Order: sequence, then C-alpha cells, then structure tokens
Amino acid sequence: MITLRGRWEELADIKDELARRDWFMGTSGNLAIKVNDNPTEFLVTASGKDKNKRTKEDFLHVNINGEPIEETILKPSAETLLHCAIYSKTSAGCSLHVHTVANNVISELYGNQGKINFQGLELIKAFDLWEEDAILSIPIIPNHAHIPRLAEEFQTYLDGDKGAVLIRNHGITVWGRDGFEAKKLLEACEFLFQYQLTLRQIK
Ligand SMILES: CSCCC(=O)C(=O)COP(=O)(O)O
Ligand SMILES: [Zn+2]
Repeated sequence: MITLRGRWEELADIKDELARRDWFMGTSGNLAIKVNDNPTEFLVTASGKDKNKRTKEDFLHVNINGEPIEETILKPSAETLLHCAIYSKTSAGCSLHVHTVANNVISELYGNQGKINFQGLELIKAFDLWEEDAILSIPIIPNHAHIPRLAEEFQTYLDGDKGAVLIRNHGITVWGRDGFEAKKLLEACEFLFQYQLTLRQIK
C-alpha cells in the first residue's frame, strides 16, 4: 500500500519534472493525485505558489469537495473544482494542469471549432489509439472566469479514466489512471501541439 507520504513524493517528483520543462510560468498550473477511495481524497497544489520550488507546503490534503481535511493556512488551487470533477466522475488517479505557449496558441487557433483533431501521428498511441485511421480529438472549452461554471462545462468531457481538455487561452488539464499515465498524456499533447504549430509555420 502506498502511503500519503509516498503519493506526496510522487506528485512532487512530477512537479519537479514539469518545472524543468518550464511549464509553470508565473505560478500557473496545478496538480493533483488521489490518495484515498471511499471516501475520495486527494493532494492538490497550494494556490499561487512558485511551482518550480519544492517545499513542505506545496500540497494540501483535500476531500472530494476540495476542502482541506487538516487544519492549514494554505489555500487549495483556485482550480481545485476541476480536479474534484475528475475524481468524482472517473477512476483517474492523477490530474495535471499546465499553461504553455503552445497549448494557449493551439486553443486560440482551434477554439471556434471547439476541438482539435490529430490523425496519422504516432504519438496519439499514448491515448491507446492504435488503429491506422484513429483520430485523437481534444475538446476546447471557453475560459469561464467563474470556476464553478468552468468546472461544470469541463465535467461534460469526463467520459473515461484518461483524457485531456484544453481551456481556451488558458491551458490544458489531463488525467490518467496514475501519475505515470497523466504525465505521459501531458507530454504527448504538448508534443502534438508543438508539431501542429511548427507545421503551420512552414506550410
Ligand atoms: C497565475 S496563473 C492564473 C491561475 C491559474 O490559471 C493557475 O493555473 C494557477 O492557479 P493556482 O490557484 O492553482 O495557483
Ligand atoms: Zn490555470
């Protein structure tokens, strides 16, 4: 059985790795990892922190409503409700949200279509799409400032234990069965976004 401490270290390691990629510019981004079922509880990043630094105050232990389980002066991420939606509606074990230039530009270029599709690219296999003509479709939702409204629209795309949703001119949220899978999907998405932007530049 992996302890709360073990999950903490796992999420901290993922955070460090994403930080090395410079995916937490300007304190953006938030991460969560499930630590218990029945009742569902998870660790989520504290709001407004410099996520490039590793400290003892990086995460809070919260319940399925995103409320701290232990007394703390820290505030859970402003976007905790999106992580709550993931753990309420799926069996995912980890969820990651980052802002990158590539995911923001893609979300703006394809935002009016409400999605971006990828076909014929090897890396869509990260999403278990193995057929030659398979299409990976990533939804793009509006960046509602009211987080409950954002979470309400976001949760309509939670139809599996792994997936990704772009929030227009904001960032991407991915979820997977565990930390390894969530990070793999995030990296695959960012690869695909960079590929698409590069292709559009040279065409
Ligand atoms: C400074 S970025 C604006 C807030 C945001 O979108 C984000 O991802 C970080 O917010 P948090 O409360 O999780 O630090
Ligand atoms: Zn954000």
